[in-house]
Amino acid sequence: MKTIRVVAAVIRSEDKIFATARGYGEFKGQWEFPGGKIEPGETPQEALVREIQEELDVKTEVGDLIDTIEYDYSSFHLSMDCFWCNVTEGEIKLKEAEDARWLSKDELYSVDWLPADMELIEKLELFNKHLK
Ligand SMILES: Nc1nc2c([nH]c(=O)n2[C@H]2C[C@H](O)[C@@H](COP(=O)(O)OP(=O)(O)OP(=O)(O)O)O2)c(=O)[nH]1
Ligand SMILES: [Mg+2]
Repeated sequence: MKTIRVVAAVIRSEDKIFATARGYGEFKGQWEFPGGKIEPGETPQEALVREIQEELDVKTEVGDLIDTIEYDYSSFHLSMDCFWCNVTEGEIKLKEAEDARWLSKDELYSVDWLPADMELIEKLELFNKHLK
């Protein structure tokens, strides 16, 4: 099966994290962390800065790697590096997503996540120092 290498940003502001609903394609309407495919020659961090600029129109600072999620979809294997991120410049505008929410720890399960993200959500719950 082919592997798709993706980067995703868990953008934090105070005690909330930012989630978006996909605006197109096979998983339209399901929730994810903004990001996308790593292009040849890019580091994961470079890919993430580019993707967030494209999808949300803001500049970001990429922090620590939270986890790398490995997940088998029916037609590909997903390998997704998930990083903490902060917005450093600009106001978020949704260029591709159909919806977005800032979620508190208690709201983490209130949206319909893509299946690969469930493992990450469980991990995020453990980060009490970040999500009060
Ligand atoms: N960005 C992102 N993709 C995710 C998450 N969870 C998950 O299963 N995926 C899957 C959905 C897609 O099949 C793939 C990422 O593709 P993408 O559509 O974001 O890639 P991209 O931004 O480069 O967009 P495109 O140009 O390929 O349309 O990873 C997630 O939390 N964030
Ligand atoms: Mg994307």
